[in-house]
Amino acid sequence: MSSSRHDRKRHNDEDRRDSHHSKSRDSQRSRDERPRDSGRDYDRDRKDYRSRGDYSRGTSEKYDRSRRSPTRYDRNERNDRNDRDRRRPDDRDRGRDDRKDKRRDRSRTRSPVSHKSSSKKSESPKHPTEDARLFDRILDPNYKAKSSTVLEIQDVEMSPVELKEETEISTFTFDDDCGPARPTGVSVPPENSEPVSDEERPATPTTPVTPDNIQEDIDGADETIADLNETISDQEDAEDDDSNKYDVTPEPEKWDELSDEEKTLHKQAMKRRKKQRSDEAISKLPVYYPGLHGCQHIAEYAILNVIAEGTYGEVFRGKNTRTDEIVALKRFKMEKEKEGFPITALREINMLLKAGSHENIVNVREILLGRKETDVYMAMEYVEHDMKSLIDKMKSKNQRFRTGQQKRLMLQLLSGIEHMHNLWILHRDLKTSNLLISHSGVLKIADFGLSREFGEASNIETRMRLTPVVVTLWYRSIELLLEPKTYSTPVDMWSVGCIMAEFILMSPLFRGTNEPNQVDLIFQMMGTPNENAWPEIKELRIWNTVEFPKWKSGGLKKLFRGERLLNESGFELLEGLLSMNPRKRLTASEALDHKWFDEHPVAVSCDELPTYPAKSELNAAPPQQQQKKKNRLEALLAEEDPERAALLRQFNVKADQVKTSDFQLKF
Ligand SMILES: Nc1ncnc2c1ncn2[C@@H]1O[C@H](COP(=O)(O)OP(=O)(O)OP(=O)(O)O)[C@@H](O)[C@H]1O
Repeated sequence: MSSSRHDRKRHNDEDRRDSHHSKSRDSQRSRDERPRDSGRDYDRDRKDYRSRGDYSRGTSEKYDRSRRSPTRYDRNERNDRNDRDRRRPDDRDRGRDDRKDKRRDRSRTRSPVSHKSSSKKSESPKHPTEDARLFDRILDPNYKAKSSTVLEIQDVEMSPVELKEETEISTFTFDDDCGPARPTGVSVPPENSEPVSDEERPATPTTPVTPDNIQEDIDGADETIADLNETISDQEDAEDDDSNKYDVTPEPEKWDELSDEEKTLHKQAMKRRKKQRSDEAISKLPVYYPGLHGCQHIAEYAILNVIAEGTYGEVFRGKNTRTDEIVALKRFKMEKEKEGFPITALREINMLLKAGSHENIVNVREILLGRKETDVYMAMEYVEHDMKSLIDKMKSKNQRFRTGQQKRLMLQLLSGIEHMHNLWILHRDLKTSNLLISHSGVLKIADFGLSREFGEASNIETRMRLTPVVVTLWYRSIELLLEPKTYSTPVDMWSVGCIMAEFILMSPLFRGTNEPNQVDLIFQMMGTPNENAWPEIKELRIWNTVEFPKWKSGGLKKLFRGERLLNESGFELLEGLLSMNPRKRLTASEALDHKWFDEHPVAVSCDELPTYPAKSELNAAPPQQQQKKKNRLEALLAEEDPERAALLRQFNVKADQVKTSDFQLKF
């Protein structure tokens, strides 16, 4: 097929699927996209392919039958990738300096992946009850109703990471694992400095001042003064050091004599000082320790708008009334829970608290309680876009990521995954809609609702309880589709391969309509695997009972090399991530070291990644307008009572949060 014909066909297919998929930002998200619904999907899917008369019908029916007649397992369980994880190619170009540093850092952290290499291979015991349970799941028409409970029970596992001692937790401070994060840019006092007594600590505005009575009638305020209003007492700031002339803001009458460049430099200096003052004021607020005082109330946040409604919760955009920080608030759905707090929510909170300190993983700020005891919210850092929406937006404008942009996205994704896997966390639901990206181009992995910790390979008993029904269908690895007894980090790496292909194609690589169809699509593209190249495939239930047609490999190469979408080394990386044999699949660390990242064009900086106005921010007031209004109010306040204005700034209380007529600070 010629490339243009190929393109057309591909795009037609994509469009059909896209129209089906376009409601994906909310609760109407395609059912095929939801691993959690797979019980229901599976029933529906079986109907679908029974009605089809093509080749895949034969395969699908066999596939289906195989699920009804599970064979018993008594082979070795060896899902660990011990030997391969240890090896590092000697001849690899070691890359740029910063990546070398990263490798050094990584080698200091003991990776569970390399850790696994010391584990002994063990014989797997027989598990008739496991099989029976799976058998029940397939045959029971009411399984969906019970599935969540069943899956949760299957999934319970002890953490391989030690918990902290209670005594350690009682002494935490800023930046401890369990303490609040120090605002950036605030200097840490030397260890031997005198502690600040309660009397010396500046008073905190206990009641957030509401913007009820904002004085609107201020249009006559002098614009020049308004532009300068942020500079009040800047002179005081600069008294100690007059070496830099931008440390002192000129008098209003001298302002007009300045050149445009000087004005810009002055404004930048003002901004810096303002940020510093704000950070200092926030750092002086009494620290709130959830461990000691319990969770805060949701009333501490003003809800700005709804961002999305997912399977397990609604997500809002909110503002912390103490610090003005904009956050995403995820409200966990508890309505259907009969057995207390949902385990998926507990897992998500637990995993994010563990892993969220990494730049490429969404960071949790705190857990909040709502009005009812069943209202539980998680406050996370707010990230403006998700990758799926960004890709859709770009696609609608006929745009693609440049190679340097693809590399930056992949480096960030792999770096977050490497961190997670080093902490023994499997994500199990990686897909573009669960990757967030900020206005400044920082990619963050989100939605840890299906994540869980995994154990060492030696602990086969525990690992066997992992449910195979995880990961959204299009991103689900081939071993998961063929029903393994146990699996590990390679399932996430397969999803990473699918995501890399999506960054290049601007649409998902394998768009199966059901599980058998997904397997068909993968085999057609990658070639049907054989037992020489992947000996352990014999241990997968579906492989043992279905006779798959023998597809030749080469489809992936034809698509990416034939169409020149990737160069040779880029294709090598993609192929390594999509290796059929999970033992041969690249780990996150190996992928990060791949030579593709060292070749020209190198990864662009984050701020060179594309951004669009986020849907989630659309009903926020335009920032410029807000800023002007605030400037005028601050100018008025400063004129009326400079002392109070200075205090206001110290406590980061914005002028538009106070009543200008009867403003009182509490001491
Ligand atoms: N920190 C955040 N900042 C901004 N938006 C976010 C954030 N976290 C989540 N969202 C938005 O909310 C949507 C749903 O969030 P999330 O995926 O965590 O919920 P879920 O109930 O697990 O959804 P799903 O149905 O995809 O499993 C995301 O696709 C994203 O658009």
